[in-house]
Amino acid sequence: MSAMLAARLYSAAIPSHQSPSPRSSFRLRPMPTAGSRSLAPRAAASATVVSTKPAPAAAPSSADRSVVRIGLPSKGRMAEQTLSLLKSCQLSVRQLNPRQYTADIPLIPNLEVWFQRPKDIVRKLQSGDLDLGVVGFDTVSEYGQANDDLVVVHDDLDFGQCRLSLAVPKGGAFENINSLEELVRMPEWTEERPLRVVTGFGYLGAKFLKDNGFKHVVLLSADGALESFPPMGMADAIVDLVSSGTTLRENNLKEIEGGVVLESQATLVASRRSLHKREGVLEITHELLERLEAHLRASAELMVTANMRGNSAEDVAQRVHSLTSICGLQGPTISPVYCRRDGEVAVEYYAMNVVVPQKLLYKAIQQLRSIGGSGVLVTKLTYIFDEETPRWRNLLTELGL
Ligand SMILES: Nc1ncnc2c1ncn2[C@@H]1O[C@H](COP(=O)(O)OP(=O)(O)OP(=O)(O)O)[C@@H](O)[C@H]1O
Ligand SMILES: O=P(O)(O)OC[C@H]1O[C@H](OP(=O)(O)OP(=O)(O)O)[C@H](O)[C@@H]1O
Ligand SMILES: [Mg+2]
Repeated sequence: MSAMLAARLYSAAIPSHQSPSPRSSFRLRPMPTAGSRSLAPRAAASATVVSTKPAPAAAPSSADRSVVRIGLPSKGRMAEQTLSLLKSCQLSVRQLNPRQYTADIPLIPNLEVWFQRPKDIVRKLQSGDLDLGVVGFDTVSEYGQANDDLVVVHDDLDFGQCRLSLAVPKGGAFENINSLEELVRMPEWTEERPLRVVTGFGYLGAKFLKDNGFKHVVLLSADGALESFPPMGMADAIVDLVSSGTTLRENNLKEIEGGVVLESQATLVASRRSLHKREGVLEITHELLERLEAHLRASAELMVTANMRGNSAEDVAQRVHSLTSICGLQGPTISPVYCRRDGEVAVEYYAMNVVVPQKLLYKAIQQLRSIGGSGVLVTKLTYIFDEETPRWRNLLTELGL
């Protein structure tokens, strides 16, 4: 092993407590997922840069500040998608100067935006310098290390989907190794020659290996290009993020059964202390949650409007209800279309509005036509607000409020 790697061993990183999986043992609890989510890619967006206002004054210390602070990723793939999601919720981020790390969201006056590296967002939530943050669940879990102060308010922001996974070379000694159990049982790993696993996730990686019974193992630390370590002979396995699997494939590595450490995507995280103590945090979190939930729900649906010939609204409703792809949120809204016929006002058509899942749209159009629908209009929805967001209720329960 090279001196560089030896110096970076996580000798004391293996936590002492034992549990079946990192996620289940965490005191850091994501709010339960409510409803299904769309995997549709979102359009890219960036912060609007304006120069009409002076930069905000130097930030006061965490104890005496009165503004609420949210940390957003300053770089990497999460940065653009976070801004894009907020923009879709009418919460455009206004950056006064692209070289500054602060910005604001005009629609929420008491909220200050701080652009930070994802791991620093988690650190600053814990130190009290930030109240809210958008980061991957992997980052919260790694740098939050089960800190009870971190509360995952929204665990399903529908971008940054990836998994933290263990991978080994496809060939050589690993040719017939296809599961974690087989890897643990390999006779090659001894005290003198342990399995060398390289990762940027020292906490989660160590815990995963310990929980899965690896005895003769060393964890090596590196920040990037981990997939190059096994082909270069510097490590036997890696624990890294995987999304499409291309990087693994290109480096002749494979995932194995039971090797997923954690599933991740972008989350909204808050400091429990801030939610309890800092004025305005709970209200802002509520507004963010409402907008995010309503928007994410709406992005999987489309509003369909069609004209239908019929004798009555009930007659039209009955025909619509016979269709499998059209059910609407509660049911279709049907209203009479008043036409002028020979100088008289008459109702021959009804306009029908119904919310249809995006993936069923074409089927819905075909079915609507088959029952006499015409003039079909399809519109995107910005929000679907329900009576109360389930995640808000869950958050209040979590906070004992
Ligand atoms: N390949 C991927 N596909 C999807 N999401 C990913 C992928 N890799 C990372 N992510 C998510 O994006 C987050 C940020 O990763 P990214 O690589 O953009 O920044 P970083 O790792 O902080 O920066 P850097 O890699 O430059 O040090 C990760 O914590 C993870 O949640
Ligand atoms: O499964 P894939 O779609 O191929 O994605 C996986 C790769 O993405 C991330 O790297 P990133 O692009 O962030 O580069 P980095 O090593 O510089 O962090 C991750 O560390 C993997 O290397
Ligand atoms: Mg990266």
